[in-house]
Amino acid sequence: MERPAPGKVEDLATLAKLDDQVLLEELKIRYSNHDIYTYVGDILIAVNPYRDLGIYGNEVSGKYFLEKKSANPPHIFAVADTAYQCIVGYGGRIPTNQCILISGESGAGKTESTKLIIKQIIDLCRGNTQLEQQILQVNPLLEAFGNAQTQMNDNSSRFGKYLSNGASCLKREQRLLKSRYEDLINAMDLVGFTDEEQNSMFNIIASILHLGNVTFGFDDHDAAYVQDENGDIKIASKLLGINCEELVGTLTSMVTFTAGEQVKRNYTQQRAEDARDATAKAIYGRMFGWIVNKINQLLAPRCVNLNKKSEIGILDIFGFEHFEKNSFEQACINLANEQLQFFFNQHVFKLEQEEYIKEGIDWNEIKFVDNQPLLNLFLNKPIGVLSLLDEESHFPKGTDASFVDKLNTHFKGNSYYVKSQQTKSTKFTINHYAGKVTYDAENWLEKNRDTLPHGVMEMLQCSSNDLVKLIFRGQITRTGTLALQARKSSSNSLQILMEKMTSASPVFVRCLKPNHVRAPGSFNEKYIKDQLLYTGMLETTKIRREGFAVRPSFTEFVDKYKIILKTKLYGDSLADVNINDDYWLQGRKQIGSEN
Ligand SMILES: Nc1ncnc2c1ncn2[C@@H]1O[C@H](COP(=O)(O)OP(=O)(O)OP(=O)(O)O)[C@@H](O)[C@H]1O
Repeated sequence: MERPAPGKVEDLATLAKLDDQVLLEELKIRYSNHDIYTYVGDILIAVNPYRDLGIYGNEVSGKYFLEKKSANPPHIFAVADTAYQCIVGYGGRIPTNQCILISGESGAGKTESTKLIIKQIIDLCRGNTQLEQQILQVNPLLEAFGNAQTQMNDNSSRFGKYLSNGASCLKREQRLLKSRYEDLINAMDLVGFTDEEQNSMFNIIASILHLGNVTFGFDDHDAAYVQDENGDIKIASKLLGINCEELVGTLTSMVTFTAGEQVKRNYTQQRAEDARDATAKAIYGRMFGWIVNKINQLLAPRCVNLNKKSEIGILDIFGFEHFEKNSFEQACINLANEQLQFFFNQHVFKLEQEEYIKEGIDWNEIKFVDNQPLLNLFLNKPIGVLSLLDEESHFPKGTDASFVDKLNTHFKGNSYYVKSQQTKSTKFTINHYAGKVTYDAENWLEKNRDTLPHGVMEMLQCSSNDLVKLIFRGQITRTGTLALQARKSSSNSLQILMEKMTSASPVFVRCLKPNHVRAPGSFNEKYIKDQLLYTGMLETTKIRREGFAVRPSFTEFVDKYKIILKTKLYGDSLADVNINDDYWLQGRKQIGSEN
């Protein structure tokens, strides 16, 4: 058979020879002919045209209704059509659940593709009811709150979804923003957010913007104070439904109890700025989580037999990112993309080849770059980038530089890791599947800890704004960790105390690897009580004496690991046991430990 002319092959898997060069040449020619879609077997490659090609109208959509894949040119609608046919068992197929995985670097067009797939599936279902209209409105709603402008994409997803510039820019795009705002209101109305909820959401957004304008000065003792020429802090506190003085106090100082006495420690200017930013971030993050949950609640089917539920999953996550300066966020995003790539490799290459071997089929080995070693580099325990970051974040003397030192030592010779040429640099380079990315670990420890400033949670839980109260309700009232190591000999008393404390409802126990524990020692009930007393926890803590549930794995944790315990201590509010490493060390000095 003659090879079709270049650019005319719709499924590149049918070519006798397919390597990177052939693939790229074919895609380039097709793209110049405005053919942005190309198949490679079951995979659809889409090249972002960044302009309206007029290929998504009703007429085109109708061509991809219950058709054979080969009947029409490659198209995103065909992917939706195939998934639809498979899930309903069209043409005598056995109905099977479907999953559509969309991957590509930031700005590649994943979110637009997701929206087109959803639209086509709804059209295939002849969806015309309110629910379908609501589903279509979910995207503009989530994008309004969950997307942001980045260097690579004006409307970049900052979150993943799986179905279950400032003033000058504002002026330039005022009309567009006005119409987007109207779309958002429309979407919120349609999905079912009440006027009251919408008001509260806008109050929260406004409070965050005002909070961002708050600046700090510092006095002769380096203590931060709020400079509030424009009254932003007053407006922010009013919108958040909290007392202004309390907000000022929480952003500029920390009050703790030491041996029953109240001690106030003033923040430095830098720390106050960090407290402001962390507070704004927490409020926004929680509100976004609430929006997602609310949408799920509002759109959940009323009467579905869960056992018979059919599902088309569509995964759209933030794409691979490579900026001039890459930080912790880029590392997390790129790691998520590496995992998707791994999943893809597993399905397309590894499992397929294993199947051939099992069935004795003659085949030529397909070479592909297995990114497992890179995942190991990041995820291995105890020596992986993330574990080492966790370890350094919990180590009182840990710094971003000491973290990078450890990476340089542990990953010397690892072909996926490149140490910076500069001495004392916090930079390092990773060879990702999608290319080399140089990261700067500045602020990584702080970003990884992601702790809320002392007192913020309690303050927001008492807000008179119902939505603020709701999103902070039932959450941790005190942050920190309880660092413990127990020997078998003393684990009994410790276990009993812990079980009493967690009896009301254990939230979660996170265990870290054994070498986190620096000081060997044993603890008894009195020691723990003293620690709690020392940090002021016991004053507010009601320990239930009976009816606790035994955690089967608890002894194991206590015996082997340092544990971080988050526990429900009183009422409806959850509390972390507030002994962090600093406290722990100071506490040992003051109380006198058994070590
Ligand atoms: N099929 C398409 N036709 C025309 N323009 C498109 C198409 N797909 C994407 N675009 C354009 O590219 C921009 C970026 O696309 P999109 O937001 O879908 O990228 P993404 O891969 O989801 O990025 P991120 O990972 O940053 O969220 C869109 O705002 C749109 O302008």
